[in-house]
Order: sequence, then structure tokens, then C-alpha cells
Amino acid sequence: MTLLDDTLAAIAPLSPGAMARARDHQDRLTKPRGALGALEDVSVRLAGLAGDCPPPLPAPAALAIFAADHGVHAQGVTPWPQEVTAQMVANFLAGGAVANCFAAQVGASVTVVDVGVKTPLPEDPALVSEKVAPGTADMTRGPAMTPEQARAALEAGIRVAAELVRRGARCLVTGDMGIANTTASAALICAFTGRPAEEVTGRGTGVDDETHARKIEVVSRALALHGLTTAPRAVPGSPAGVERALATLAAVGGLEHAAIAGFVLGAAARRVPVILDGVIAGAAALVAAGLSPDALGACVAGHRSPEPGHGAALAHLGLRPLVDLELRLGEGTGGLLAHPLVCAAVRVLHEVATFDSAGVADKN
Ligand SMILES: O=C(O)c1ccc[n+]([C@@H]2O[C@H](COP(=O)([O-])O)[C@@H](O)[C@H]2O)c1
Ligand SMILES: Cc1cc2nc[nH]c2cc1C
Repeated sequence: MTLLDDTLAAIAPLSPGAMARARDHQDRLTKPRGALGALEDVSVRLAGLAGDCPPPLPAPAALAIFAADHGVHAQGVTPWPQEVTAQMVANFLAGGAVANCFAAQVGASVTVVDVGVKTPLPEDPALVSEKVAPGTADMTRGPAMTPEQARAALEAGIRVAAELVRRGARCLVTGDMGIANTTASAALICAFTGRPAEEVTGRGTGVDDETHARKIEVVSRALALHGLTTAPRAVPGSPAGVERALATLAAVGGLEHAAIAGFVLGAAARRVPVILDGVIAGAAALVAAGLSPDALGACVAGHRSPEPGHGAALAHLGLRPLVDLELRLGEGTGGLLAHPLVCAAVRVLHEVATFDSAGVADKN
């Protein structure tokens, strides 16, 4: 058995009993039933994940930023040079990025992982090197990754999740850095949802009309080349579903998408919640759900990015985003801002009085 096989085998559904107890407890707390809206659903989901009510508080949080480059950059899909991926990795390590700032705000640790940065990076003991390849190949010319590379990057993500949990993290947050990765995200989202490229391909770092039109054409061309123009018919998690998810990931995905999918699977196998960031995490979560639909039980959608593909991915996954502030940065910034909301949702189950214990009259 490989690490990926072992991890998939360890993922189980949410506990119906713990979820029922959490729902029942929410209904006995001193507030009108349902008054905490989506936060009640988060608390019930985390109870199901822990198999206990109340579930443990999901803190401390640990952000992992997976960085990689993309061969499709050669198609002119972004105005930014590829070197920015490596330069931002250095910025994360120096503590100067928005992700570092938001992590400090919510008390999260930051781990930076090189899964496939093309530009050589300076030696830094704080950088986790899981480099599978110096970037992917151009998806419009052939598969972005070999099957072996896709598996290796998935397993890198699983290892990072395992290590962060071993060190005491009780909530994981996904982060990404990769110039051109909104193109690969759009291709993955099309391939898993069956939606056309023009519906899900966005403006990423802020591309102009001409580049946006080229991006749509590039995504369409890649999907046609790899025979991915219709949604998968295979049942997610079945042998055929797993094969299709792995083939799709290798054909049009990025090394950071693979690693984030593995990170989600690793969290689910350890029954630790994982907060998803923006469109890159949404695309990676589609991969994870194709490999193991039960992994979605561990996922909380931290926010909604204005990238159209992100809404499409979340709708397909049935996940409701907690924060909607038009953030389109990536790095894990939207996921980090959602962490206090996830903690508050669980804290309610620990601390709020019931109608009985507080002597408050229930409605007739
Ligand atoms: O998280 C998002 O939804 C998001 C939306 C737009 C851009 N990004 C970030 O911008 C980079 C990719 O943008 P692009 O235009 O080069 O494909 C990559 O580093 C992402 O983290 C991220
Ligand atoms: C500067 C910069 C910072 C980023 N952080 C995530 N993606 C990014 C893309 C750019 C271009």
C-alpha cells in the first residue's frame, strides 16, 4: 500500500450520532433555533468529524502555502513573470506577505512548501522542500504532469498535513502560490463540473480583456486535447472515479493543486478540519472529492473568491463559503480570516447556556 492508498482507506464518513447530538444541543441553547445560521451547520459538521459533541476547539490553526510553477505560463495567460512565484516564497519566509500578516492576526503558524517552483530558491531551513519537478509541463501540448508526479505531489500534501497535526495543529488552512495557477484551476473546475471554459475562467491577478479571451481559449484547447470536455460519469471514490480524478489532475492540474488535494485528504484521514482558501483550493477540493467524497466532511469553505470558477466549484461540492469580501489574493488569506468564525461556531457548543440551565423560557 502507498501513502495515498493508506490515506484514502483511513477516510470515513461523518458520525451521524455526533451530528444529531450537536443539532439537538444547538436547539436547546438560549437563542431562537437556527439563529446562528451557517455557523450552526459548521458546528454540526465538526461534531460529526470529531465523532463527539462538543467537538474540540479547532485551534491552533496551521497554514501551509504550497508553491509551484506552471508550464501553461508560456501561453501568455498572466501578466506576471514566473519568477514572482519564487520571490513570493522568499517574502513568505521573511514574514512580509499578506498571508503572514493575517496568520499573525488569527494566531496561525505558517509553513511554506516548495512542491514545484521553477526558479531556484535560496537555502532556507524554514522552507519545506517537497519539490517534485521544476514546474509542470504546458497542458496545451501534453499532460501537465506524469502520473508519478501527480501522486508524488499528492503524497507531499498528505505528509505536510500529518506533520502539522503531529506538531499540535487542530485546524489546517490551505494556501497556494503559483503564477498562472488560475488557468490550471479553471481547467480542473471545467473537467470536474462539465462547465464550459467561458463560464469558469476568470481574470486571476487582473488580466486585461485580450489576455482573458486567450485564457479561455487556452483552457478550452487543453480540455479538448485531453478529452475532458464533459463531466466525469464515474462515481467519485469508485475505482473508475479515482482513476479519472488522478488522470484529470495529471493532465491539467498543478503540483500545488495536487499537494493541496493531498493536504485535504491528510486532514480528513486524521479527522482534523481543513479550511479551504480560494479558487485554487476549490479546484484541489474537487480532486480530493473525486478521490474520496467523504473527505469533504473535513472541509470548511473559508471564503468565496470573485473568480467565477470558485463559485462553480463550491456549488458542485455543496460547500457554503463563510466570508465574501472579494478577496482574490490566494496564499490562504481568505481561509485564515474564516478561522475565528469556525472557532466561534464550535465555542458556542462548549459555552452557551441551555434554556433549562439558564432558566430562560422556551417559546410555546
Ligand atoms: O485565491 C484566489 O481565488 C485567487 C484569485 C486570483 C489570483 N490568485 C493568486 O494569483 C496567482 C495566480 O494568478 P494568475 O493570474 O497568474 O493565474 C496565484 O499565486 C494565486 O495565489 C488567487
Ligand atoms: C505580487 C503577488 C502576490 C501574490 N500572492 C499570491 N499570488 C500572488 C501574485 C502576485 C503577482
